[in-house]
Amino acid sequence: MPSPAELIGIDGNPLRDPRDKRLPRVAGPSVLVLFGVTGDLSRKKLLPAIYDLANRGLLPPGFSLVGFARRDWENQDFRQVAYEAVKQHARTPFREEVWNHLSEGMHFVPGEFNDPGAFDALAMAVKELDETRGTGGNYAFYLSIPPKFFDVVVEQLQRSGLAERTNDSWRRVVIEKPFGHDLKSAQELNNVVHRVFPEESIFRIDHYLGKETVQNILALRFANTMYEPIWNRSYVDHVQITMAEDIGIGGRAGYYDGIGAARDVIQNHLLQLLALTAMEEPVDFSAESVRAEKAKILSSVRVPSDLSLASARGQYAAGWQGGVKVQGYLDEDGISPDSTTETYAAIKLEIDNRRWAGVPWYLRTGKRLSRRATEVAMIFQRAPHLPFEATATEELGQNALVFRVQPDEGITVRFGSKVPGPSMEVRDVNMDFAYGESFTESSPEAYERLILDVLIGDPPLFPRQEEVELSWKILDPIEEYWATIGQPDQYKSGGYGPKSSDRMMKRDGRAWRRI
Ligand SMILES: NC(=O)C1=CN([C@@H]2O[C@H](COP(=O)(O)OP(=O)(O)OC[C@H]3O[C@@H](n4cnc5c(N)ncnc54)[C@H](OP(=O)(O)O)[C@@H]3O)[C@@H](O)[C@H]2O)C=CC1
Ligand SMILES: O=C1O[C@H](COP(=O)(O)O)[C@@H](O)[C@H](O)[C@H]1O
Repeated sequence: MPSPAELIGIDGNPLRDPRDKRLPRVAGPSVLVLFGVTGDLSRKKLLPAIYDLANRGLLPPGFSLVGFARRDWENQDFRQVAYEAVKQHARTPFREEVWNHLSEGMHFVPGEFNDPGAFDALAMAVKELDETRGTGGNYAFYLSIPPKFFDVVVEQLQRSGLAERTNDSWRRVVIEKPFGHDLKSAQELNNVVHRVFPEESIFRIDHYLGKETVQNILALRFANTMYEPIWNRSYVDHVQITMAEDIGIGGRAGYYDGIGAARDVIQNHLLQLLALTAMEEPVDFSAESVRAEKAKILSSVRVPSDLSLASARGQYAAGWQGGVKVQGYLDEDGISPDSTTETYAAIKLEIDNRRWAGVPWYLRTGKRLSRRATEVAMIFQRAPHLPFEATATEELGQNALVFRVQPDEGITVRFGSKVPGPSMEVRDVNMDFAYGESFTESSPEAYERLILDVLIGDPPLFPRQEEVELSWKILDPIEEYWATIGQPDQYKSGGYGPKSSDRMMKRDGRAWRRI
């Protein structure tokens, strides 16, 4: 028999045996306070994800959502905006009864982050929910706000007493990315957050870790035997990690300008993808073990000394996207005409350990590229000898194993195959695994998974501070170098990125995969 302490495992519910994996993971009584509820992320992702969780029966009956932003809104206005967001962006079908139940627990507190009075009002609102909806004093504070306010809001939570937990309740804080602007500011922010919340209550979010296909990197590597023997410098020629977007910055000029592509997604999403692909097998799937292996890899990453050869950056110019003429970055609303912020970044990294020594890892990301595609591609070395006539293998590329993170989720293996016919001609073919063909369950959105993990208190999919700092240590010298070269190279919207990025690959005798 498990001990009583073991039984209070999942969701703090003593009636559930944590060993019974067949039971769905369901959140316990709680309030989610969403700061920045009127913002882009909340509207497109967070509110729909909360609805999807409710629709899947993963939220408790008294679950309450409190929105906080500067609008002069009543609860009804908030519910209406949330309704539209859900209708437009939710993954699961709209069900009136689910929505009605969820929206009864939705409240809005208007306020400015610098106003202590607004946080006092918030404290009163959540206490009232404890009384009226049985939320048990369990609060998760989600900071979906401009990063410059992370510390301000955390300090307000302390001052207002909202961060203070009692013995039988919990308080958690979710901090969006980027966590800091560089190593120093990330450490300063961490000090502020740590003065208020203990480490186990801090959830630094990187939504890529909530994606099914990203978690599948670990499943493919560690649940199978056939890949491990070739997962190293003896077989892998190089690795390409691509996050291409077809969208521009939209209405996010205030956030994006001065941050740029590398801070926006390389420091977090792309380096996390690198860590998951390169790391050693963790002892188990606990937060501690997974995070420790990722940190080990990130601390082995080496930035090449000559960044003029090993990096490229670009800024989108006007062009055509999906048949529509679009303007360049410098003409976007809210962008200064002489901004040097990059909307495309590519870097080459190396990993100094026995498994990966000498294997280059190329990372690239960009906005307004020809299409949306995120993938991790392991490109294997060429066969040491081909016993065919040279003409038979003219079209043969290198073997590749590609994790298609999005939008067409799956895994592709590319290899050479004989072309049917009388001669021995060998050509590349693809063998595909597609989620839709193999599973009946559809993939939850990343934020569904991560919000549920926060409410349950399950941290493995959240990077810890060490990973955040190690990632900044990788990026800081690159940003410093880029600061000395001024204007990024222009590239046409709807294209493949700046020529300098292709030249970076060409110098190494390689080419980017077509997106
Ligand atoms: N948008 C995206 O695709 C992604 C965003 N993120 C991260 O999520 C966070 C939010 O991004 P996003 O939604 O795009 O940002 P937005 O600029 O769209 O939203 C910011 C929110 O913060 C509120 N806000 C701003 N200043 C104040 C203030 N002084 N007092 C009170 N409320 C304020 C705004 O409310 P109002 O103006 O109504 O008062 C708004 O609700 C950022 O950290 C970003 O890096 C992460 C991944 C993707
Ligand atoms: O974190 C961010 O991610 C989005 C892209 O997210 P995805 O899940 O659609 O790949 C990106 O547009 C945004 O600039 C960035 O902040």
